[in-house]
Amino acid sequence: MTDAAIIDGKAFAAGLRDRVATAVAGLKRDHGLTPGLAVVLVGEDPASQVYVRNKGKQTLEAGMESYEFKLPDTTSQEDLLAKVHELNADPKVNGILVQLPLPKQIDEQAVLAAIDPNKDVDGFHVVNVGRLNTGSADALVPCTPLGCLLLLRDYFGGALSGKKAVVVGRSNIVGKPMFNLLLQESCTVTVAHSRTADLPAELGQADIVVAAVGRPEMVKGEWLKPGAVVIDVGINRIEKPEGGTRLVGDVDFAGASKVAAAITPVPGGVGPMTIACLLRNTVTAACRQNGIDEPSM
Ligand SMILES: Nc1nc2c(c(=O)[nH]1)N[C@@H](CN(C=O)c1ccc(C(=O)N[C@@H](CCC(=O)O)C(=O)O)cc1)CN2
Repeated sequence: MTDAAIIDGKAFAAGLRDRVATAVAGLKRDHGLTPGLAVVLVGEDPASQVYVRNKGKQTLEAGMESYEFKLPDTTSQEDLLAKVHELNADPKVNGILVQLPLPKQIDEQAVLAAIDPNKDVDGFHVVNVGRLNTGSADALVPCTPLGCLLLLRDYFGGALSGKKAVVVGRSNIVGKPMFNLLLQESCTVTVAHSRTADLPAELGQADIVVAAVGRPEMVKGEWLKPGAVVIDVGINRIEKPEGGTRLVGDVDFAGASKVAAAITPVPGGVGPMTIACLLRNTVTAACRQNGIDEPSM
């Protein structure tokens, strides 16, 4: 097998952001509606600061309104909930996102549960989890798994039905929604995790592998079915032998590239899709809140 094709998430995300910007221009022109996204950051985690800055910048570039709230690391749960309630009530705000992780004193589930489900552009509220699980068209879908799905649909030209997919990882943010999205595409889906008895045997059957375990280069090339399509959700910073650090995914990229038909790189694969899908979800939420047909994006 020759080296796998690279699924260029960075380029796909740029195209999606352009389509979102076109949709926003149409909403302004035809309905006088400018979607607004509020992002709340609690604390000073350096990676979260970068993600939040990029969210604000890309929101503005798409022609939407961006509202950014930076709260100190010592913020109480009560104060954060008050901010969420304020944003729920603000008609200018169509989408609300609280950046994760949150400081220890705050109950993440309580905060996510306080967000108006129709403004929950992260898709983490139990109402949206339930909507996705039951196949409701009203679901707001978590951004990272939605990004993975868009890349897969694009690669397969929409023909995902009947494919065998293995999702490695069972988190609420990626693994479980990914399972539901692939099932809705009529894939046969297995969710593997830390207690899976024989991961190589599971992966050896898979036409599609979505790796989201958070363990650097855990999935080995020799475990894959030749010709598999590999979506690597992991973003892990590791030490280089010569000093300094580099980013790697949850898949051993060099080994997997020799076996797979196509693979997403890290960086430049799934990561950029997360914010592009956040913008898409904000437009979707704004349209639904205003009874406007959702533009194709
Ligand atoms: N409320 C949320 N919190 C978090 C989410 C989320 O979807 N909602 N996801 C992650 C962080 N995240 C966005 O918030 C995010 C992660 C990675 C990227 C990205 O573009 N990664 C680049 C590499 C970046 C680097 O150099 O470090 C890539 O993979 O190419 C964007 C957004 C956790 N929190």
